Amino acid sequence: MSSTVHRERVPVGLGALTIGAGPAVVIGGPGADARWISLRDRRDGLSAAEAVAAARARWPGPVLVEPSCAADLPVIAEGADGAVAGAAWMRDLALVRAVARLGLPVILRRAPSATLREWLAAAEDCAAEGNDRVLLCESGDGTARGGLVLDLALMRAARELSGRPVLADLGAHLGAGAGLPAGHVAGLEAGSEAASGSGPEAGCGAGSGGGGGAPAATVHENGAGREDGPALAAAAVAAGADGLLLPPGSAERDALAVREAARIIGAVTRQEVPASIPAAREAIDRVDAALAVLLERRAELAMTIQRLKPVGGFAGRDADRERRLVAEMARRAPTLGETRLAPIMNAVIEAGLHLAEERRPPPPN
Ligand SMILES: O=C(O)C(=O)C[C@]1(C(=O)O)C=C[C@@H](O)C=C1
Repeated sequence: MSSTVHRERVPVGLGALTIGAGPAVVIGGPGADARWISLRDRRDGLSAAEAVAAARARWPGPVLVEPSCAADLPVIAEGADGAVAGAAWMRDLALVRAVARLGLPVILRRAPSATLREWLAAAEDCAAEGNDRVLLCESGDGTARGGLVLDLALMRAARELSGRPVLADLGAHLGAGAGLPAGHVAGLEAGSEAASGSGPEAGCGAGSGGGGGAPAATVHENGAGREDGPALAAAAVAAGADGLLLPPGSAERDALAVREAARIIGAVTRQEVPASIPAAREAIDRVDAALAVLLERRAELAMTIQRLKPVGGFAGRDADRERRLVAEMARRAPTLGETRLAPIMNAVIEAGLHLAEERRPPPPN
């Protein structure tokens, strides 16, 4: 199979957004880089065209749309920047091909328990329709106790082998936002499709009332819940995710925490080669965000050690320890080297010592 050969990385454009080069993007939820809606979840009784138009009217950026059935495809071709092929669709290659023929970027969600080979073959089917703009979205496998678990190793392998951008669907690890009781999670339509055996044609038509549709609230029995979002986002980005898919109804607090985790871990793990001054500045901003987190943590540790040392603060300075610490850092930062690192670390260490002296509790009298 051609997809088993390691391919060149092929970023995919989505409106003005590029996925697969640069930082990991967030699709869905407040403050996202792109938004998506599912036509399988039209509880408001809007027609497909009205739902897409409403999504467009609310947001100027890229909009992706998940069809509820093949009849929705013309509306998507007309009004969306990309199509989301639901996990159940992946099993129906005729439908996958029909989505590909729209000519829009396609997010291909992995069906629960689908193998890497099946997933990549579905992407190749899109390519065979003349549409190579395919993003692979890891949506998780069902667990024996309910809920879904993301296979990040599989996601990473898919990225390596296909060269295509990969996304991680965090739907099962975030609250749905709008009004779901605690203990429920959203975005598990892949699991519910699989469980009910309902195919992608089920529930087609305006106002289908979300029968089997996303986001179907499901009790998450394995204990994972909304607090997992940032940890899973960080793990996914570290594993190579080019983007994160969040439920459209994510709470702002959850979306913010996920974005921050992706930003910090991405600054450390993703190689970037920005081609313009604004892009380079944005990349520097991300690295500075990670630096700030580490500097804050270091300052706290430096204050702790000053409290513990028999002679803390400037009076207890240890030049030998400082030299060794700089030499150790130079191993990881060879471009800067010891000569340039030394004054940087001197400033960092002195900031910690000043802080420690300012915050030193007054001596007992
Ligand atoms: O390791 C110590 O003894 C510290 O006090 C910590 C620390 C630092 O911030 O890394 C600060 C001052 C010393 O001169 C050396 C190192």
